[in-house]
Amino acid sequence: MSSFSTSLSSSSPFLSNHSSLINSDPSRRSLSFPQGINLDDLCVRSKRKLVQSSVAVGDGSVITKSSSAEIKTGPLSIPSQEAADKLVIESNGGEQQSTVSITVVGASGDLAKKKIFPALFALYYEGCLPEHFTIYGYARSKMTDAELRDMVSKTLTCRIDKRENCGEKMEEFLKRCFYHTGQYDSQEHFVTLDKKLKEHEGGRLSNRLFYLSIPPNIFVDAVKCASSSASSISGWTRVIVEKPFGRDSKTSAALTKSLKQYLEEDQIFRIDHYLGKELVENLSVLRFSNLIFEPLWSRQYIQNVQFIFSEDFGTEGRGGYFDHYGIIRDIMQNHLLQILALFAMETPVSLDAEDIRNEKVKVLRSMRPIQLEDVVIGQYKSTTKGGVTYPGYTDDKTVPKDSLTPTFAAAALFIDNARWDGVPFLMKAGKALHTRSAEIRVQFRHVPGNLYNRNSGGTNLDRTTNELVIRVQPDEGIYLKINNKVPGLGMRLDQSNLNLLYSARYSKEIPDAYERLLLDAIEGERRLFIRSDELDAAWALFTPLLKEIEEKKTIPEFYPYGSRGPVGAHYLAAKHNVQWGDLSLDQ
Ligand SMILES: NC(=O)C1=CN([C@@H]2O[C@H](COP(=O)(O)OP(=O)(O)OC[C@H]3O[C@@H](n4cnc5c(N)ncnc54)[C@H](OP(=O)(O)O)[C@@H]3O)[C@@H](O)[C@H]2O)C=CC1
Ligand SMILES: O=C1O[C@H](COP(=O)(O)O)[C@@H](O)[C@H](O)[C@H]1O
Repeated sequence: MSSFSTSLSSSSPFLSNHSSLINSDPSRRSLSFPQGINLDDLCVRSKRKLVQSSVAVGDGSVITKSSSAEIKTGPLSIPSQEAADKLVIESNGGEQQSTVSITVVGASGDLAKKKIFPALFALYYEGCLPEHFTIYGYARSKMTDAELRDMVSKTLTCRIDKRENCGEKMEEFLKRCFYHTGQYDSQEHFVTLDKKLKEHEGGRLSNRLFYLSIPPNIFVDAVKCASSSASSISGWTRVIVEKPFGRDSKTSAALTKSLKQYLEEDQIFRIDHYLGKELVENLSVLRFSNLIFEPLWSRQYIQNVQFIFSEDFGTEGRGGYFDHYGIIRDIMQNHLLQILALFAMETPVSLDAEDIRNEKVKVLRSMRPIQLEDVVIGQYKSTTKGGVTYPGYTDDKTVPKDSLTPTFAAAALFIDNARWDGVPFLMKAGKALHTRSAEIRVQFRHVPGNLYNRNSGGTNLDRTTNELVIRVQPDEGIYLKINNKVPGLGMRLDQSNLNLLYSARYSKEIPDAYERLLLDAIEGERRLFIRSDELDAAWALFTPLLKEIEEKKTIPEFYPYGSRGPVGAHYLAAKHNVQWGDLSLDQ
């Protein structure tokens, strides 16, 4: 049985924050949006909610969510009438104020410093955190509040477009950060944390978010203690769980089972930070809100799809973790597969989390078992370039000298459904390659009976087919390769790009994925988190392959640090009549 209180009482900290702010400030009340809000002061997310809410109520009153109402928070969604009916008009002081306490478990670690605290600060800067919030760092390391603040302050940055008052904002933010030293399996230490959280919550309705930024072997201990000794008794309690969610079907199922002893499924937010990346979030917008794409999105027009991840650095510092997992578990089974599912799903009934996740899981369950012959694995070796020696994977002291763990993998996958029958979905992921990037490439079929093939002036139009590239990072952008006439009196064609480069089009800096995901977790939006059946389906696909690779002790193809990876990846693509788009001369 779950000892966490369920998230039924999910009154939005967000709306109650801003609505209480609006109500308590007469000068704001007298302005008008619809009666009284200066939209520019508010987090973009709460603007949307306020707009939606006021549409729902229709009389311009400032409203907040009742304890049982669910506001649909998809980017294009408007609350259903049912949800709207559950919205309550807030009168002055009519509703108890709420607060959010965020506990970063494992606060002394790499991820907390690098991503979580900076994302929380960015949300604070943008006005996206509720008026009443507290952040607690929790870990075994001995630290005072001042030491935590000092540590955190070193990793906070201001966006280029948001320098105004940044120093002041940082000071304010740091004052809301505290630290509690404790063991992850100590009820007593979580009881003390609970007392401290209560002091900060000051009798308000308390909502609690725990971010498990710790190694997976201690997830369950921490959840057990937080559940029994530090869950909220008046509001919601949610737990963000970082990957890895197990190493295979069996261990993942065991982890889910253990977590569910203490949590309901809707309290578990399994994070896949690739789903929080701007261009991944945009994938559905691109496809479902542009008439020109959706009709082409099938085997009829698409020859193959490629999901490519590469890093230009090795496993430096994380070899101990990595050797137990390898690149297939680290990147393919989660990040790339999640993107594939989003890419290939049928049109969901709505943008609701459950509708989207239902469609994704159907894709995953329609996938053909992966054949070992359709997979290439590699491992980087040391190389010297320009007088600099780059280490090989097994040069890391935390990695066994005879490790066969792949640091590179390429695979051909297939979705056995009517839309995608026969279309190769190629994945490629590697560390210590020549570049850092993540992209989705859609290669379209040839133009049948192409008129211009006969006089294209040297361009082989059977090879230069249209290609849509969604560059997730770096230099976020979307471009479409088209065949075009070279200006002039003759008839010569070349391939050019219709190019949407985000930095040229949008002046706003792109938020980090962790910002979006943290905000979603606070708002109770589950669309970008992994449901347990999605996770089961993802493991069901990869577990037999991983088992076979490991049982057969498959030797990876060695590739030099900083290279383009194993040659085997080209043969794999060629076997399916495909060329990797990222390696063509004209990318
Ligand atoms: N770092 C990254 O870039 C990414 C990390 N992740 C995942 O996020 C989680 C956290 O990652 P990261 O911050 O790198 O992890 P760390 O290894 O830095 O661990 C976080 C904290 O957990 C505590 N800890 C570490 N090892 C143990 C142990 N064996 N027993 C008990 N406590 C331990 C330490 O705190 P203390 O000793 O003070 O208690 C440490 O500071 C992991 O699940 C990781 O897989 C996911 C994606 C990327
Ligand atoms: O989950 C992980 O992701 C990072 C890459 O994330 P990015 O946002 O920097 O692209 C990867 O380095 C790490 O090995 C993996 O665990």
